[in-house]
Formats: sequence, C-alpha cells, structure tokens
Amino acid sequence: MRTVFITGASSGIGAACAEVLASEKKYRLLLCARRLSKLTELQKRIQAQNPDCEVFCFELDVRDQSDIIQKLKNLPNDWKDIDILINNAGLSQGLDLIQNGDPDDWDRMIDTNVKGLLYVTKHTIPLMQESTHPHIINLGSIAGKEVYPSGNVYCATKHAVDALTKAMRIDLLEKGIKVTSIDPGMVETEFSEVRFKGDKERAKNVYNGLTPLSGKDIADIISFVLSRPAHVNINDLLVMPTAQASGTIVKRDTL
Ligand SMILES: NC(=O)C1=CN([C@@H]2O[C@H](COP(=O)(O)OP(=O)(O)OC[C@H]3O[C@@H](n4cnc5c(N)ncnc54)[C@H](OP(=O)(O)O)[C@@H]3O)[C@@H](O)[C@H]2O)C=CC1
Ligand SMILES: CC(=O)[C@H](N)C(=O)O
Repeated sequence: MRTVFITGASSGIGAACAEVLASEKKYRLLLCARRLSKLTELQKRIQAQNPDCEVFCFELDVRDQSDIIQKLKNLPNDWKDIDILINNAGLSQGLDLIQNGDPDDWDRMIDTNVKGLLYVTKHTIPLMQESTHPHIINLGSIAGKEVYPSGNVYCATKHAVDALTKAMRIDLLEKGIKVTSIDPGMVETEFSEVRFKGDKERAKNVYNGLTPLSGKDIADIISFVLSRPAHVNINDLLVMPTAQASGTIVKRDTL
C-alpha cells in the first residue's frame, strides 16, 4: 500500500482525491486540514465504501510551521513513511483590483498557498526517504499560467507554485522524487465561497451557464498521474472546463 498525504482534504479537490484513491485499493490516506470534523466525516464515508482502506486524519493549519513539525513528529510510527504528498491546501481571498485589495487577504493567500506549501514540503521530504516511488503533486492553477483582472495576488501565489514545482523537480532529482503540477481552470468546490467570504450567491454566479470541472475530474487526473510507471513523469498538466478557453474567456449558455 502506498501512503498518500493530502493537505486540505476536508473539501473540494482534496476530499475528492481521498475518495478516488481510496477506491483504487492501492493507497492508505493521511489527511489534514483545519476542520477536523469534516475530515472525520470524510473518513467515515471512505471507510463505509472501502472498509479495508486505512485513513489517518489530523488537524493542521499549513501556515503554522511549528505545528507542521510537531504533528509530523507525533504521527504514529506506521504513518511516518510517506510515498506521495499532494500539496492541495489553498485558497483565494477576495477579487479586488490591487489598489483596493486588503493586505490581510494578501497575507492569507501567500501564507497558505506559497509558504504553507513550502513548510509542508520541507518537513515531509524526510519522511519520503524510504519510498521506492516518491511523488509530490502540487495544485497549481490556470491562474499560475495567466493573470486575470483583480486576480493579482492569487495569481502571483499560483505563479509561485508553478516556479516552485519546476525548482523542486530539479532539486529533488537526486532523490528520485517525481514532482508534478496540476493546473485546473474553474472547479466547483468551496473555493468561490471561501473567496467571496460566504457570499453563496456570488460564488454560485461564477459557474452560471457553464459546466465547470468537479473535484472528481481533478482527482481522476491525479490518479492517472500517480499510475504512470517509474520512468514516466507528468511535469505539468493544465486542465480546463471545455467552456473556459483561457483564464478569462468563457462561453456561457444564453438564458
Ligand atoms: N476551485 C478552483 O476553481 C481551483 C482551485 N485550485 C486550487 O486547488 C486547491 C484546492 O482548492 P478547492 O478544493 O477548489 O477549494 P476548497 O475550498 O473546496 O478546499 C480547500 C481546502 O484547503 C484547506 N485549507 C485552506 N486553508 C488551509 C490551511 N491554512 N491549512 C490547512 N488546510 C487549509 C481547506 O480545509 P480547511 O478549511 O478545513 O482548513 C480545504 O480542505 C487550492 O490550492 C486551489 O487554489 C486551482 C485551480 C482552480
Ligand atoms: C482557476 C483558479 O485557480 C480559480 N478558480 C480562479 O478563479 O483563479
């Protein structure tokens, strides 16, 4: 069984990855997020459908480096050999022109999407030493390839993930760790509700008149990436809703 460590597993793409990988009977799951209750609900769902799937959940805020160190140190010994890290935890806060942006929003995005990914990676790599086929998958974004109006800092954080993925692939070559970036377009998860701070109407409007991707669409792709033989790595995979030609060009059904 390969041990997969998924950050941000309490909803959306992370939760979908947990469910898809559990169903393949090849993985055991190490899941973290800030909402432990959501993680335990997910664990119950997964183990109801896959009774033999081992799942270990723990509460973690990826922005807190000392908590990461402590939580990884305190893992049960049989969870300390990790094969796959999926750096999924991330968010956007607001959608404001830079001149109107809130520096607290900027801090949250940078601390979560960039520094959180770095902290988790730094402290997980030592736990991947024993793996025969170690793999790190970073959740990038179309926002890491293009910039869109008012996307400013969120786009900058995903551009940073794009650069860090390339850098990690170079630096970790000596350790034989595969590194992949998965870069989705619009995926209907809690993402927009988080971005708009609970404004469900505004979040729903993001996807009006088109079929966005689902968390499972991305999880299925990650499952494929992980299934490649040892000599094959998918470096970077941009995946969009058919209706979204680029970061800002979408085709919506007329009402
Ligand atoms: N949805 C989309 O359109 C796209 C999303 N992405 C990226 O995909 C990733 C997953 O997003 P998505 O599933 O859509 O969004 P969701 O909001 O549904 O999920 C985000 C996950 O990240 C976790 N998270 C957020 N902040 C922290 C933190 N500080 N510490 C630990 N976990 C945290 C949340 O858990 P909790 O709140 O319990 O801590 C949640 O489980 C993100 O990196 C996002 O940028 C990329 C392209 C498109
Ligand atoms: C594509 C994403 O990362 C996100 N949905 C966004 O609005 O930029």
